[in-house]
Amino acid sequence: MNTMCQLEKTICKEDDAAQQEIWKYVFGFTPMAVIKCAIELGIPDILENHETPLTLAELASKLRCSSFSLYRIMRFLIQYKIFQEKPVSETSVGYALTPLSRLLTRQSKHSMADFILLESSPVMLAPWHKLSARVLSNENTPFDAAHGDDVWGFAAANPGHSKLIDDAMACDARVAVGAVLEGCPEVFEGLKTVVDVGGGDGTALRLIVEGCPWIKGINFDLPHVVSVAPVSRGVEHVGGDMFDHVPKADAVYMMVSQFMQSVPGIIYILSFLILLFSLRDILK
Ligand SMILES: C[S@@+](CC[C@H](N)C(=O)[O-])C[C@H]1O[C@@H](n2cnc3c(N)ncnc32)[C@H](O)[C@@H]1O
Repeated sequence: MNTMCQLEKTICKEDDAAQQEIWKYVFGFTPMAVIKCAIELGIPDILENHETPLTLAELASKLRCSSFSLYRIMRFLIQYKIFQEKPVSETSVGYALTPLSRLLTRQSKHSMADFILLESSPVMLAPWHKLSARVLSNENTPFDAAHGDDVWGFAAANPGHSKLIDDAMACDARVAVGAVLEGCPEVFEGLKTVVDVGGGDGTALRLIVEGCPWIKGINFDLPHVVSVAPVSRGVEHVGGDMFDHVPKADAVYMMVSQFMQSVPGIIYILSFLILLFSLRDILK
């Protein structure tokens, strides 16, 4: 009897915990939505550009909005440690950045703001609504099912989305290339030319060439990407399809920040793989 009671109590406790836990999934989308909102409003930049923490009234005045809804946004983001409150006088507190929101300012070298804006865009969220259909049909990737084309085809036809992708990839390139140059600069020694395959807007090569000015960079990507890539000293933009050909160079640099397409659309992998190999050595 005693054992039965204990068992019932344990089940009750587990049910209570499940009742609480389920709300995480009911409102699981909110952190991304609210962080996106803060980036769009430019709150991290406003706080960054102000020497002291800003009170709610000051922030609302800078944004020309009412304090009412802004307060709710800020309260939520403080819970998530995106912002913090600091005393500005004996009676009032102001908002300040945290290490997390420093990654959301536009000026930051390591800003991830554009990556969040890409992944929270309606275009990138739509495929997630096709996930169950993908599991059942096994035909198209969810991206195809949502948009009738693959990511790169869609981007070619939608310059606004293509820019979102390029800007997001550049975020990652700034972090990764900095680490490569610092951690293993010797891999670039003796190379005269490097081709970045799928190099996006050329950010990775620009940084490599800045760090190793003896290198001539060839930024290779699809024509719609390189046609709008910014001119960069020491970097030549070449458009084409890597499955047809890749420009010749001493070394190939390939950096994959995420696989939106190649893993049959189900799994989102936020990882990067850096391959740097010398064609000279392979062809020897
Ligand atoms: C995930 S992004 C990686 C961008 C950049 N290397 C980075 O990691 O920040 C993949 C890049 O490959 C390009 N790409 C896709 N298919 C390609 C193809 N067939 N030939 C050349 N580039 C391609 C895309 O336009 C995009 O810029």
